[in-house]
Amino acid sequence: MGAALSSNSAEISHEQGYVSALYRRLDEMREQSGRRLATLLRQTGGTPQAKTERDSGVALYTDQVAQYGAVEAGLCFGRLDFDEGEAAGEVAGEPAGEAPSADGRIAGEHPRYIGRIGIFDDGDDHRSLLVDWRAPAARPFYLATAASPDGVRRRRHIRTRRRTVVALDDEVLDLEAARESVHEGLTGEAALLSALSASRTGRMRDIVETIQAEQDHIIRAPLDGVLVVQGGPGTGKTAVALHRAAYLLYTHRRELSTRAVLIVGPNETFLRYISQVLPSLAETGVLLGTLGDLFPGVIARRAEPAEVAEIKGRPVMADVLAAAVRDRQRLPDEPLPITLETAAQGETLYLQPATVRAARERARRSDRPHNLARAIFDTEIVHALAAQLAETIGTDPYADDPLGGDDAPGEEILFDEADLAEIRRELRKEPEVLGTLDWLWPILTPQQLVAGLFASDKRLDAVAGLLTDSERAALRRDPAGGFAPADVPLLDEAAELLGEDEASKAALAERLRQARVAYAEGALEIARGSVSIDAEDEVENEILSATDIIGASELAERHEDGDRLTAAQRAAADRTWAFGHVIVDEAQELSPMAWRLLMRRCPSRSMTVVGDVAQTGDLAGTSSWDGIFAPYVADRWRLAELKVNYRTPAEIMAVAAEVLARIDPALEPPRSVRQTGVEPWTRVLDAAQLPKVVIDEAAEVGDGRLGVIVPAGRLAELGLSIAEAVPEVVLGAEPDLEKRVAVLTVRQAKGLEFDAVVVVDPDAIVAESPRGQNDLYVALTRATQRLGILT
Ligand SMILES: Nc1ncnc2c1ncn2[C@@H]1O[C@H](COP(=O)(O)OP(=O)(O)OP(=O)(O)O)[C@@H](O)[C@H]1O
Repeated sequence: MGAALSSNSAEISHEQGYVSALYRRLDEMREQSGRRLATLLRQTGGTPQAKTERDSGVALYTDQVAQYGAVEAGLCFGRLDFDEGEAAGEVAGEPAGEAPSADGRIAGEHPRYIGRIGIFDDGDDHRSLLVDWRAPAARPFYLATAASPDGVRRRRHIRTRRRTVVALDDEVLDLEAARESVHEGLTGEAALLSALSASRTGRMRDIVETIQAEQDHIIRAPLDGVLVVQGGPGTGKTAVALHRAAYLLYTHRRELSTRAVLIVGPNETFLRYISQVLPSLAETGVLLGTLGDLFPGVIARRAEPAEVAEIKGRPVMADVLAAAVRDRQRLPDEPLPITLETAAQGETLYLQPATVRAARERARRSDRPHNLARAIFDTEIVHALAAQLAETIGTDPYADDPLGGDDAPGEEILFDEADLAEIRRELRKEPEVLGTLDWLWPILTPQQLVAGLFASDKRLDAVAGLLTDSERAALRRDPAGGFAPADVPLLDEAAELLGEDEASKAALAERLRQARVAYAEGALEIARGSVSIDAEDEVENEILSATDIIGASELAERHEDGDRLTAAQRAAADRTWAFGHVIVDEAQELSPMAWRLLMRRCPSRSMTVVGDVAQTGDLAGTSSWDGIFAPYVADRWRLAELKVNYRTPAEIMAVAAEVLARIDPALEPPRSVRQTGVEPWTRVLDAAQLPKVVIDEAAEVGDGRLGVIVPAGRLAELGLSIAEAVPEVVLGAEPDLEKRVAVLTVRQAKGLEFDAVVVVDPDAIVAESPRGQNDLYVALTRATQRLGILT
């Protein structure tokens, strides 16, 4: 395949004409949607049907305006020309774009333009001017090769800066040229290498312009089933996972827009790093979160030792929690006195241990979750107490006493069923009865169960058969300080054991209300932002006046039914939400308990799981995929492998490969796609010189980013010494990666990349964890250009 940079100015100006026409059309579309959104926002009242239609319209146009804004950069990036009479992959409703004439009108031959969204001619025939990269008609752009051209004669990458075409890279798909090519197998080599060599910004970019064939197959794999993508560092697993989300939402829109897609990433820093990729792919049906975010209402950020998190991740914790719930279902050693206030003032009843035991058995046998089984327990106890009371007040204690009172010789008072029912009703209002029931079978929130277990030696002793003394001691902690990410699967497990009662439903309703207000604020913000730079004043005024007259809470009230929230917004508030698809990044780090939670969120088992078992750092993580999925889908999961490293140049990968061999000699490092000619350097660490080394390395990458990766135990010490000497440095739990220099631990650097990386004290990194070699491997593979090691 021959690649050539076409600098032919006539060609560039020809493409400029087409691209400018596309931007004009995009402006029109954005203004039209903004205007319609403003009109709907101004309307009030009407029939319920009119209201529903209006709310759907608001959701639709809000999405559209956001989408049109997000595709501004690089709207059109490709063009396919076909052999005469052929147009591969063309589908009904998506005819090829046509070259514009000088006035921007479409005429002449039939090239197909590829871009970030689909754009159609406004005219009667609605011809396709731009094919969405996810459409079947765009596929040859990623897959056609000289050996299998699929009718494609020429593939052209169109490079733009803002709205200006700056360069064209052409590949002519003919076999002769392909034989001479150095990098056979790469698609759009020039555009790819240019993207890979570009300076990093601290934000991940989309790769729609240069998706490679092996990646395209994964992105477009069928929706159903579990797909595991195993790949070494830099093979594009994260990029592929995100583009797959965008592809699935486009292709299975109806199904997934009502159920949403969940993407789970390893930490907050990573989520910020990838958060811009999806909006620029213009997708809103996606919920991004870390494991710590997956229990609505809890923000789990507590730090805890890796060894403790590992214990919490073990499958036995499901049994531990079940035992902890049973432990809360109390059995008194002695009869419990209950003094009545209203039903029979001053009377004292005695609740026998045997009665409680029988009620507990009955409630447990119902197989209902704890909070829901309480009703059965209550009924049993109240029945027993009512019978006791009836007996007490129904039998005159002086009946046989010749000196008895006025009513002697008395008769037994007989209660019929209606009387007994009345007594039971009365008893249910008695404060001491209620207090006793609460003590015997307390209604619990998941938070109370989990925090209560770890806060008490006594409660932990109740699970002694399942955990050793030292494991229980490790779990013991003060409830102040909140929850840790490893507690979230436990909270979820606890919620299952406790069941969804009225209180959980009320909490959900409140979270949905808050989500509606946030959504309404977003819609108003988008309406304001929809005014294009070139919009006439009139349009601007129209939109702004609409956003002035309605506030977020008013708009939220209009949506009281909750229907207008996107599925992703509703899913964020609802623990029991079943997602249409779940994507897990850095999946090797998840514990068995975390997988239990994710499987609950995805009953359809439609999942994409990406990771690298050689990079596992968490003690609770996995070193093989088999064990994870067997309990859920047996062997019905598919494995795809990515073998090309797009990030790390060959010179750096050679150093990392030595560490990989120490992890497992059978593992093969991914093959680097490029060389830089810059060898990694190694020097002895002189702490006093560290700031200077950092300054020098940062200077080497100009506008790019430098990551300094240090042992966790030395983060504070080394970070401070660097921060004192280097401006624009960030360190801390959630570093702002847009700053030029970041000092990080391996854990924080996971999934990220920098133009240059300095790894400090590798021996200490290895020594810090039983998975220290894996950590070092991660640290060494974060650089796109330069690597330095201070030993
Ligand atoms: N087809 C592509 N075109 C352009 N850039 C690409 C392509 N594939 C991957 N990249 C780039 O390579 C880099 C590594 O990708 P990514 O972070 O997705 O890899 P990864 O497999 O998740 O790595 P790790 O396991 O180390 O976290 C990113 O900068 C990404 O944008």
